[in-house]
Order: sequence, then structure tokens, then C-alpha cells
Amino acid sequence: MPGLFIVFEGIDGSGKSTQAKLLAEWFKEKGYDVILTKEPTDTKLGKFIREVVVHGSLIDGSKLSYEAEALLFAADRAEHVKKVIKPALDKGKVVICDRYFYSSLAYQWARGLDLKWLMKINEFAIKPNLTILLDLPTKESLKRIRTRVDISEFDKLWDLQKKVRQNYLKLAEMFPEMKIINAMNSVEDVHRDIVALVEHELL
Ligand SMILES: Nc1ncnc2c1ncn2[C@@H]1O[C@H](COP(=O)(O)OP(=O)(O)OP(=O)(O)O)[C@@H](O)[C@H]1O
Ligand SMILES: Cc1cn([C@H]2C[C@H](O)[C@@H](COP(=O)(O)O)O2)c(=O)[nH]c1=O
Repeated sequence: MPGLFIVFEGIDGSGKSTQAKLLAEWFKEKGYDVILTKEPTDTKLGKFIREVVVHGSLIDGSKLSYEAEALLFAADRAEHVKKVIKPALDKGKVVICDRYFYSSLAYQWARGLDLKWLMKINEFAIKPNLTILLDLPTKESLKRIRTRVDISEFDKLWDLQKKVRQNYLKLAEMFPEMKIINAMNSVEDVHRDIVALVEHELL
């Protein structure tokens, strides 16, 4: 029997990691074989992306072009699909992934790249059974992650996060597998809403 592929998406600090862990525990308690994974991945390539794209610049101090960033995220994803996600699904496991190709669409589109090109370079990415979009106002998300944010970057981050949130909401209209969950509620309430959604959509 093929497995179940569930993805968590949302702006930074929307609660994806927290909720992905809770859902993985919930499935395990029900006796399912579960893997919890994420993008960028924990591989050398994923770590390189976090270092160069997410946290900084190249060794010579220059910045990568947004096109090169998008291609790096897609390359990491291609490896992830082929070596982790697909084999686990073929073994009938539940795969829970913290970010997937929708992140590339929402973020790299917000950087000004063409949405159709972004879809094209991610065409290989198999479709999840369910994608949970944790929707949260930018103000609340930045409150949650303020200790991680460099104050000099705050205004830039604010504008980007606002665009990314809007993009996610547009994507939810384009992709029927994407369902919106209000992430403003308590951790426990959001988890309860997610379980209800999973039971309704998949089980
Ligand atoms: N429903 C919630 N209410 C209040 N705080 C929350 C809630 N969910 C998560 N948090 C807290 O907000 C912070 C960010 O949560 P988390 O790391 O799960 O988000 P994330 O979407 O994975 O973030 P990122 O994309 O930046 O890695 C953490 O300190 C977490 O404890
Ligand atoms: C997969 C992916 C990620 N990003 C961005 C989104 C976040 O700002 C960081 C990842 O950090 P997190 O702690 O896992 O939230 O990378 C992106 O721009 N494009 C992508 O495809």
C-alpha cells in the first residue's frame, strides 16, 4: 500500500516544526510507521544552502542571484524526493515534511522570480496527499521569532514575510491539496484542528 505524504507550509515562525512533530507523534501512537523530514534538508547540500542562502553570503562576500538560489533549493529537493521521500512512500510509510516546493513558489516568487519558471524547475516534485498551510499574520510570526531576528534586517524581513504570506494564500487557491489552518490559536488547538483535517481528508 502506498504511504501518505503530508507537508507543512507557512511563513517563518508560523509553527510548522512544532506542529509537524506533534502530528508525527500522533501517527506513531496510532501505530503508523512515520518519518519526519524537512527542507532545506540535513544533508551537506541542505546545510550549504542554509549557510549561503538563508544565513549569509558567499566566501567572497557576494550574494547569489535569486535564480541560483531557486535552483539550489530545487536541487536539494530532487535529492530529497529521490532518496528519502519516494522510497519511504513506496514502503507504505507516512512522510511528514516541514517545507516543500510550495516554499520555493512562495518565497522565490516574493523575490521577483517568475512563478511559471519556478513551477517548471520543480516539476519533478511528487504531489503530497495533503499540504497544511499554517496561516498567521506577519506581526504575530515576527513576535514569535524575534529572538532569532537581527534588528537591522527587521524591515526587510517584515516586507518579505508579508509578500510570502500573500503568495501562500494565492497558492492555496491554485493547489487543491493545500488546506489553510488558522495558526493564531494555541499549540494544542492548532494540533486539534490539524488532526481533524487529517482525519477528514486522509483517513
Ligand atoms: N501556536 C503557537 N502559539 C504561540 N507560540 C507558538 C505556537 N506554535 C509555535 N510557537 C512558538 O513559535 C516559535 C516558532 O515555532 P516553530 O519553530 O514551530 O515555527 P516554524 O514555522 O517551524 O519556524 P521557521 O520556519 O522559522 O523554522 C517557537 O518558539 C514555538 O515554540
Ligand atoms: C525550502 C525553501 C526554504 N526557503 C526559505 C524559507 C526560510 O526562510 C528558510 C528555511 O528556514 P526554516 O528554518 O526551515 O524555516 O529558507 C526558501 O526560500 N525556499 C525554499 O524552497
